Amino acid sequence: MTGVRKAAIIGGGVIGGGWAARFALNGWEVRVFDPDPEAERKIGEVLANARRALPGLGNVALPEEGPIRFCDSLAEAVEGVTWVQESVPERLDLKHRIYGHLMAVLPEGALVGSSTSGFKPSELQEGQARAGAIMVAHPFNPVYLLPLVELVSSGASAPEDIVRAQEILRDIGMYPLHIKAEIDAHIADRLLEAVWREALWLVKDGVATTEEIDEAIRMGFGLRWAQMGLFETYRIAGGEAGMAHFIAQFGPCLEWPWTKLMDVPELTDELIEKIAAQSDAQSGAHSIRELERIRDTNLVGIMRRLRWEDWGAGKVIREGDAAREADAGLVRHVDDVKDLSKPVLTQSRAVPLEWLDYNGHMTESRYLEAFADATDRLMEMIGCDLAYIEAGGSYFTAETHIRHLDEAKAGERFDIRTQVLVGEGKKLHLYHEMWAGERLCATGEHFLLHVDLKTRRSAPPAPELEVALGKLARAHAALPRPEAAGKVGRLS
Ligand SMILES: NC(=O)C1=CN([C@@H]2O[C@H](COP(=O)(O)OP(=O)(O)OC[C@H]3O[C@@H](n4cnc5c(N)ncnc54)[C@H](O)[C@@H]3O)[C@@H](O)[C@H]2O)C=CC1
Ligand SMILES: C[N+](C)(C)CC(=O)CC(=O)[O-]
Repeated sequence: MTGVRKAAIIGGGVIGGGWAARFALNGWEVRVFDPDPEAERKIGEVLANARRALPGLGNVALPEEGPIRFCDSLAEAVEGVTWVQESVPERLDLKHRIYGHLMAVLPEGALVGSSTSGFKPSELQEGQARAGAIMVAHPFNPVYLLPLVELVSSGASAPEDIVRAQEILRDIGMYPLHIKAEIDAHIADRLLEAVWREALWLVKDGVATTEEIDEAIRMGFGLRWAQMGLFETYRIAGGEAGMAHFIAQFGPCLEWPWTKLMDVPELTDELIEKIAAQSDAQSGAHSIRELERIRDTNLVGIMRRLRWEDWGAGKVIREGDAAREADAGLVRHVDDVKDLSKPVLTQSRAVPLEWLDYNGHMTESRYLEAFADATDRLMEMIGCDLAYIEAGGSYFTAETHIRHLDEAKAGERFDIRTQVLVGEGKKLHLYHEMWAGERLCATGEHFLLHVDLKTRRSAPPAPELEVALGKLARAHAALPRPEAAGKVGRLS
């Protein structure tokens, strides 16, 4: 994205704090306006959780974190920004009042996204100067991890502004789903409201506790929804005959009294106390921040698996990785390496949450994963890419020696630089160094053999691969041989 990367967050509560973290961790300069004297502390805590979870979500480092400044006035907060995210409480009169002040100081060309869960953009725009600048940008908690943002526009917004809004939201790793029809609660909250109503009835009627309802979701259909949604899941449930058969079988149930959807349980004090007491019994052993960390760890695990599969939310993470590669200094071919006289950058990323162990640092098996990814990148750089492998040539690793020299923590950025010790004929001998800033955390020495995938035996590489590898190997031959190369180290 080109242009100024500076955003104002108006209202820094649960959602505004998540937005502040997402913008800052994606390199944006952030200004926050919130009269709550506790806002800075609260955002600091959200930011700490976000720093632990977000940087390691993808496989390519995020840009350097942008600064967050807390401002005393709306005017100060929006000075020079291109995006304003309003996240004040869900009251139309309050949002209107804020827009009234905002429009007087909003920089030319800046856009305003509202986090509103339910108001339509034309309701937000009523009576506002520059109404078209206001759109709904409805996120999902935790805003710093979940990609969906429902971007709802009214006819008042210029098409080019809608495109610009999408570009900005993509720049911070989000998936802007543009909804052209204005309805109360957009798409997702309309669906969530249906489930929420049913759950309230189930508790009120004494059918189930809050915990039993959560088990009914997280042990079953919740897991399906995370990766296939509703329609794709039910298509499979129709068996080989697919969706039409599913509807033929379950369509009649729609006439049966399966749902209480149109009735709303009255939120009496008694019902609220019942729900709150059950929720305390279910989850009260953990603080909210602890629950957030448990949630984030689980989400990162699920989303990184989806990234591996290039599926659903994982596709968005992959696209973000691809967009950041060049800025992180990563290249895909040896011809694009600027300086061949140094070990080449083969990884630039952060420690994912799922890589931690009981000692609170990156676990040993993940060092092999990180170095294996570095080897894969180097193979790709010399032309051993997927097309080459499909054509029948590849490398097999024959020997590995890893040294663990320093700790790496959740969310911590690291780079791997790779030196080719031998790159000749069938032989590929690599030496990786993993650096977290100035600290050398680990080294990995790997010996690989080029193979013919049909015979599964070692064989010489294709000539063009040999040329690319030779270029790197000749340049690295001038580098000093790493002291630890070829040694057993502390065991000896
Ligand atoms: N909590 C949730 O799960 C979600 C909420 N939303 C939406 O996000 C918006 C904010 O909700 P939450 O963050 O949950 O509320 P919240 O109550 O946690 O935060 C609201 C913040 O706005 C601040 N505020 C109040 N008046 C202000 C003013 N005049 N100027 C600047 N700041 C002011 C408050 O001090 C508070 O920090 C709402 O529109 C809500 O519908 C959207 C997605 C999910
Ligand atoms: C409960 N809620 C309506 C505020 C929920 C949302 O708007 C989105 C979410 O994060 O679930």
